[in-house]
Amino acid sequence: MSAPIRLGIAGLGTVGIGVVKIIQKHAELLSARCGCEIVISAVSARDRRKNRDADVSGYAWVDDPLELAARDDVDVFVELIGGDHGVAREAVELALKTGKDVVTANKALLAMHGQELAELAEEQGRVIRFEAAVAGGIPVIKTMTESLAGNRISRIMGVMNGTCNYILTRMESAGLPYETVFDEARRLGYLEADPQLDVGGIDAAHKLAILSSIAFGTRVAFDGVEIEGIERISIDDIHRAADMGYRIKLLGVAQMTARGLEQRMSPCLVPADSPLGQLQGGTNMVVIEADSVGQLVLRGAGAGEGPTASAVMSDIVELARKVRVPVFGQPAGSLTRAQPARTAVPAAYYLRLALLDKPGALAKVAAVLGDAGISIHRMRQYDHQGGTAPVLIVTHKTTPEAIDHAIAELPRTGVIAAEPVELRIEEVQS
Ligand SMILES: NC(=O)C1=CN([C@@H]2O[C@H](COP(=O)(O)OP(=O)(O)OC[C@H]3O[C@@H](n4cnc5c(N)ncnc54)[C@H](OP(=O)(O)O)[C@@H]3O)[C@@H](O)[C@H]2O)C=CC1
Ligand SMILES: N[C@@H](CCO)C(=O)O
Repeated sequence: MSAPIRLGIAGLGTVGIGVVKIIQKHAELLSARCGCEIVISAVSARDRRKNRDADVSGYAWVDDPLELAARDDVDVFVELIGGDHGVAREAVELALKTGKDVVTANKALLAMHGQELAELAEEQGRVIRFEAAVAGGIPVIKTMTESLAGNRISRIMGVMNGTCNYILTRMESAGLPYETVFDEARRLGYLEADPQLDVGGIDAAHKLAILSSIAFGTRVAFDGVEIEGIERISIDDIHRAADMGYRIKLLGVAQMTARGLEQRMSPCLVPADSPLGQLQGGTNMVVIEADSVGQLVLRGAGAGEGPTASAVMSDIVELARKVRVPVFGQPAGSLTRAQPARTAVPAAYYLRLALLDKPGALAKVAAVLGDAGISIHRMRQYDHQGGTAPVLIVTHKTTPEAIDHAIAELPRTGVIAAEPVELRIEEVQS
């Protein structure tokens, strides 16, 4: 057996306590697999007196995560506090500067400061591992950095926020409005401390930006992600999408094109019978398309104590085995700056309009679409609701630019009673 690998764990919440439990439960198994013991030297959290779901009394307690990061009896600093600034960032930087490797589940930190941190880690001869940061228990980071190292990746897409998927599937299965299910998700403890990170698509966009960097050898470019959340999705949209054989998912897509790096995270319609359409509750799915392997589909729990701690442990075991992978799969200095590009790939679109009940209203809408070069594939008018006529249109494939132009022109018709909802219909072969 080699010398033990000594951990300092900062953050004893859902994920931190999950990690402590695995280390306590599987001590022998882990030693056998790593060829060394994994020991916890010290832990840190805000409130020492808090009742925790695991016994941490056998570890040194440190109030200040910075003190923990600098300790001599720590080889690996495990950051499970969260947040892209403040103590989490400072402690990670200090840990690297004082010669520790870092394991973290903090997608916000990596999406916002991944490049600087990767450069700092390399300067110090250290590594940062973050399997848990994207899609919880799904081993997508190792799949991309290690298993697919011999491939050129062309596209990544997926459902990467369990809370949004829970809200959307629950709205459909229970027939409940967005606001009711949002409150339910809050009561169940699913939402991030700032719920906007989840429902605004930001958390999922952080994850997509991290995956793009690994896939395309580019610096993490969170600013380049086109982001739209799920707040404006109504139960009507969900029912009407279902009528036409679709489900609505908060879908992330990233691909490198001749114009630059397209990254978008937005609610899309996907075929209800596709694996993405079938995804229920908090489950995540990541689809990777690459030249040699073809298409890979990874599916599993995207959050929660066990799955997330499982991913954190995989990083700790990797370091204990002395496997050292560059932070984003290649040296930080070789990552290029991607030119951000707006999505231009044509797609069919779903449009939900509330029209004033006037003669010629539909004709005016059809004329705007026609003038924008958009052809209508399917159209349905539903029963009048308080003097307006709900109309649903599915277009033939068209460009995002044409749709934006048409949406901007529609108010000029004088027949639009409410802001139109437009959703892309994503072709998914998986
Ligand atoms: N929960 C999940 O399913 C997933 C979480 N993640 C990521 O994992 C990380 C941790 O998440 P999670 O466990 O859910 O978060 P929690 O809110 O459950 O836990 C956060 C922990 O950090 C401690 N903490 C907060 N501020 C400080 C501070 N200033 N000094 C010391 N300790 C502090 C808290 O202390 P105290 O307990 O005393 O309040 C708590 O123990 C985040 O980056 C999150 O995004 C990633 C994937 C899934
Ligand atoms: N808030 C995140 C947690 C896991 O990253 C989600 O719902 O997916």
